[in-house]
Amino acid sequence: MTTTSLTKTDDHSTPILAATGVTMRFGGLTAVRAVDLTVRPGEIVGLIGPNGAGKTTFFNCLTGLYVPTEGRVAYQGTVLPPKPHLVTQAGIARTFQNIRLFANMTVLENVLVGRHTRTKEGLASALLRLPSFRRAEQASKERSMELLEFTGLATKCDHLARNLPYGEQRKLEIARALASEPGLLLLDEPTAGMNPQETRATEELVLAVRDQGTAVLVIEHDMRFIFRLCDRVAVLVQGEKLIEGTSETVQADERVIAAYLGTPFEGAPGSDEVAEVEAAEAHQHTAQTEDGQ
Ligand SMILES: Nc1ncnc2c1ncn2[C@@H]1O[C@H](COP(=O)(O)OP(=O)(O)OP(=O)(O)O)[C@@H](O)[C@H]1O
Repeated sequence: MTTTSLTKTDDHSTPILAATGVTMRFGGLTAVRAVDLTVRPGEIVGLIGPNGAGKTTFFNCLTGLYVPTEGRVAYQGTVLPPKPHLVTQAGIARTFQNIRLFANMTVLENVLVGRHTRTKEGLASALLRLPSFRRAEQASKERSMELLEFTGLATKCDHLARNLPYGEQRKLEIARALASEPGLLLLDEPTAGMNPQETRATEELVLAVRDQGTAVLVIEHDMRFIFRLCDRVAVLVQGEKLIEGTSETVQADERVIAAYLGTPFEGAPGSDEVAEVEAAEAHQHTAQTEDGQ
């Protein structure tokens, strides 16, 4: 697979991820507007925001599922072409908001699938089962088993993915994402639907992922999870980055509190539009009242 379409940037500090001016429009709707975000090696960064703020759309721009209307995404100083397989090959892996496992494959097979970007053997050697293919296959299995040990799923390697409890299915997604040996892991709502123990276990797992050298960018609605875990948190509201800082800074910011409680504040993204709609509604109400008199 070719990487010749990757181009070097002039960035000397070389964060692991640098998104610059990322904008995504769907027709007349601007879901993400001029968002800058960096993740540095060894960091866990959180991305939060109310429903519909543009978090998943931003993830989709980072991973090449969407071609941003404007802006660029660089991984370790190299601008990524918006093609999912090239993004994975460069070193970014992700999980999805809704579980996307191969339900009728075993736990081990699911992780092996995740290794395909790191397997060099071609179709011919696979079909002919050449010695080089068998060696590569064995190495892949060993690495996949290591990842299942790491995520606590090794004893279930032969189980069908669909038979795992919910919390373990989410762990398996993380194991499969790690199988591509990413430098950056993107997690989209990893604790959605989990009970408190499962959430706690996920927290431990994310810390372990970071400790073994993979930076993490995580979207999550569970604020306790985010503020306990993250070195830095960015807040999206109506597609724009409202604030970015430590958990303490973000938690104390009155604009963040207002965004979550739905109370508009001066200068908030979209506040002009909200004011216009409210004025139009008030005008219509007045007109209707007058008509009724
Ligand atoms: N493919 C699409 N086509 C048109 N509009 C879209 C598309 N994907 C997302 N949107 C819109 O973009 C906005 C942002 O959606 P997005 O799913 O990114 O928000 P989110 O912050 O991830 O929300 P949630 O926390 O509910 O998952 C929403 O108004 C959504 O309806």
